Amino acid sequence: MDPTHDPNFVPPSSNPQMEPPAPSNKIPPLGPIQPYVLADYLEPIDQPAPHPSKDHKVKKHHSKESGLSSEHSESHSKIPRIPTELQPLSSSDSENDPREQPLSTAYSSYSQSEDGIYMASNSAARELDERVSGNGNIARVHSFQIADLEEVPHGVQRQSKSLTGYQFPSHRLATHLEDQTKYPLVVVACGSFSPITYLHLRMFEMALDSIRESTRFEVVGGYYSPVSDNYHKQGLAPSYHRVRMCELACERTSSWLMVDAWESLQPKYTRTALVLDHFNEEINVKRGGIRTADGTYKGVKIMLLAGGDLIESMGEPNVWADQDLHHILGRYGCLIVERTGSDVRSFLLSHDIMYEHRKNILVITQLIYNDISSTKVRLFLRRGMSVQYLLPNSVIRYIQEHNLYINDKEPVKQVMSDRLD
Ligand SMILES: Nc1ncnc2c1ncn2[C@@H]1O[C@H](COP(=O)(O)OP(=O)(O)OP(=O)(O)O)[C@@H](O)[C@H]1O
Ligand SMILES: O=C(O)c1ccc[n+]([C@@H]2O[C@H](COP(=O)([O-])O)[C@@H](O)[C@H]2O)c1
Repeated sequence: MDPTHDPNFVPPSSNPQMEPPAPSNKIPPLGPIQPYVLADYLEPIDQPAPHPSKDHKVKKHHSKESGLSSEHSESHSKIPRIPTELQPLSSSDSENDPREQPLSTAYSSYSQSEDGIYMASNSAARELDERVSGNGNIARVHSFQIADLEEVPHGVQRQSKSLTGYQFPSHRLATHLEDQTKYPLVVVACGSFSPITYLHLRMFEMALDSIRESTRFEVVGGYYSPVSDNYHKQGLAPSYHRVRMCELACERTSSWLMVDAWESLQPKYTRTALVLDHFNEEINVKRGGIRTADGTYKGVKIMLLAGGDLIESMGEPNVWADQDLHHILGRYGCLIVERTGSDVRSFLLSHDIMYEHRKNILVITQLIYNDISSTKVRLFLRRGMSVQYLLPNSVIRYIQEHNLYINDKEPVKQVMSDRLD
């Protein structure tokens, strides 16, 4: 029988089951991400959106160290406070603290090579679906490169441009631990992100897969922490723009990633060890960790997500302080995404401090090699070349609207020899 003759037949357009799912603000479940489509592509890209409302009970907290106000969970006292100053690791300190569980105790299935280094591989690659259309007059970036049909699930959250108005972003931080047998984990990526690219976004997805596959951690949040302007690296756009681009990329392509502007707003360069301390302070000290099913709070492990090149810089003289490396690798831990041309495993073997903390380090194999580099993207923009499919459309549009990178004076020879060999 023709189904349309059925008395209970509901045409698809009026069937509520056929409506697109409501936007989520959660770490994606194991299935593929549902891309959000239909967008506000006629709106200016940098239009601020209201701060998403909070649905959990918070009160204002005043930090003595920073002099800043911030949100504070009332049940934080259940987790012992960890001082934010760099301190030598003491075994008694860390034995019972889930934040400091080495990965080895939290592995469910893992492969440990003969040399004791943990290797995880990603089991799946996720595709984000982008709809592209074009109109408008653009001088440098062609019109067909910038139209953006990515949906904004909650509006793009804008962070303060100054420390006085700073609030730690927690709108996508999970409110509770889903699997009570797991340890909560927040992943933090530090870097220039000038500009953020699809590689920087993929790094988190690769990490998520590896953590799920190989450890007993549950990822409860992911953050970019763009470095401040005092880093004085070639090609560094003003931090305000880099933070905005990261925000656009997160809000328009991800349902769980956030951007923390704290590091970028500091008047001086902040060492990565102290940036991780800041996350610990915000998540474990001020918020008391994360709620579990029985209402108690668990401390959250915080790990640095970095590419192989950044890790190798740890072996260069006078770049990182040994004390900081012990702090980062011992107290927090590191997720290393292999990078083309860098032999991470050999490096870990040869580096004494890395080797000492190898149980707190997880090497993530790139199954689909992605070597998009911000340096090359900047060069392409300067030469009027296409950068589409290297970074999100919303970021391309932002670059075009703010004329970023096109007048850069970064020496091309250096770019070529560093990256285009
Ligand atoms: N191709 C890559 N593979 C793995 N990790 C990467 C890759 N490119 C960048 N990363 C990592 O991303 C983080 C942020 O890096 P960064 O902002 O310096 O990107 P970049 O593309 O290397 O930038 P630039 O070209 O300006 O040096 C770092 O941890 C870096 O190691
Ligand atoms: O903390 C340190 O001593 C330290 C030394 C060198 C680099 N870093 C961080 O490593 C990141 C490097 O980023 P990039 O863009 O230079 O690859 C950036 O976030 C720096 O703050 C940190």
